[in-house]
Amino acid sequence: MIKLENITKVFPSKNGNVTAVNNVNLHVKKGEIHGVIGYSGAGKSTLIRLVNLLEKPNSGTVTINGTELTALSNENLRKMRQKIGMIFQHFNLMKTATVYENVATPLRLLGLNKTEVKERVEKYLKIVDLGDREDSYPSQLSGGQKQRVAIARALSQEPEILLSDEATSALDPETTNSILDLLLKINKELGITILLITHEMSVIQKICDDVSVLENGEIVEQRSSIELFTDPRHKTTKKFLDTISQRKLSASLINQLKLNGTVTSLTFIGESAGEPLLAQVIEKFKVKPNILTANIMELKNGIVGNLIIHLVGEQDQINASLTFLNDQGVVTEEVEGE
Ligand SMILES: Nc1ncnc2c1ncn2[C@@H]1O[C@H](COP(=O)(O)OP(=O)(O)OP(=O)(O)O)[C@@H](O)[C@H]1O
Repeated sequence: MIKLENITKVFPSKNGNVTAVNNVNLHVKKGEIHGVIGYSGAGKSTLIRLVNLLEKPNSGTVTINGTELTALSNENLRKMRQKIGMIFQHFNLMKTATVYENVATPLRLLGLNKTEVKERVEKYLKIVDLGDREDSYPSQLSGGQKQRVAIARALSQEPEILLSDEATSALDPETTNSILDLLLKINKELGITILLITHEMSVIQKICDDVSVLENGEIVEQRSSIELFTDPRHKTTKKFLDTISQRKLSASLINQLKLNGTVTSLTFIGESAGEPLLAQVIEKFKVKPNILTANIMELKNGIVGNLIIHLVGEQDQINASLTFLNDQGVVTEEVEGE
C-alpha cells in the first residue's frame, strides 16, 4: 500500500548537510498498523512527512496504492493527499474554534455541502466518543480528548491511510492506552492502514503488526512485531526491548552466577511454552536450570515469553540442552555481565 524506495532526504545547515533519511526502503501493507521506532533525531518525523510529501525527497520514490506520488503534478498530489490523514503530538487544533468547527472546516474546504458536513462531523465525533462535546472549545478538553478531535478531523475526510506523528507522546499512560485502543478500533472497523512513529516500545507492543527500527536515518531492522520481540537482531532494537521488559539483572549477579554455569535468556512464542520445555531439559540432560526472571509480553498478534535461567552442569550437557531448546523454536542468548 505504501512503498518508499531508496528515499533520501538531506537538509542543508550552517554546519554542512544533515542526512535525515538515508536510502530508506519501507513497505507498509494494506490494512496493517506499521510502527517506526527510533530515538530522538533518528529521522522519524522527516520520514513520516516524506510519505505525503510534506517533505520532498532528494532522491527515491514514494508510491501509494500503485500511484507514484513523487511523479504527480501539484493538483494530482493534492487529490492523493485526501486519502492520507495525519495526526500530531500536539494535536494542531484551532484554539478559537469549537470541536464541531475544527472538524467541519477542512470538509467545507473540500467542497462538501452543509448537510454532508453535518453528517460527517456527527458520525466521526461519535466514533471517537465525543458526540456530546460539539460546542466545547479545545481549552475545555483534556489532552486525550483533544487528540480524539484531531482523529475525528482526520477520519472525517475518509482517508485510506492514517499517519500518526508521535500521537501519544504528550499523554499520560492511561490516556495513551485509550488513544491506542481507538487507533486499533479505527484500523479494524474502518480498515484504515496506519503508519505511526514513536519512541515508545510499549506503543509498538500494543498495536503494531510490523515494525521498522530507525537509526541515524537508516532502517536497521524491519520485521513483524512478533519476530522482533522474539528474536531482536540489532543492538538498538535490543535496547528498546530492555525498556519494557524486566529482564535486566545486575552485572555483578550475572558475573557471580557465571562462575558456575551459564546465564541464558530464553524467548519463545506463547505464555505456557517455557516451563514444560525446562522440565524436558531436566529429564534429558544432566543440567539444573534455575529461573532468574520470567516475563510475559502481550503483543497485538500473540504472546511472547522470556525466561532468564542459570544453567548449571557440565559444559557439553549445557550446550546440548541449548541446542535442544533451539530445535524446539526457543531463541537462546547468553546474558553478558558487561
Ligand atoms: N527542516 C530541517 N532543517 C534542518 N535539519 C533538519 C530539519 N528537520 C530535521 N532536521 C534534522 O534531521 C535529523 C532528523 O530529524 P527528525 O526530526 O526527523 O528526527 P526525529 O527522529 O523525528 O526526532 P524527534 O523524536 O526528536 O522529533 C535531525 O538531525 C534534525 O536536526
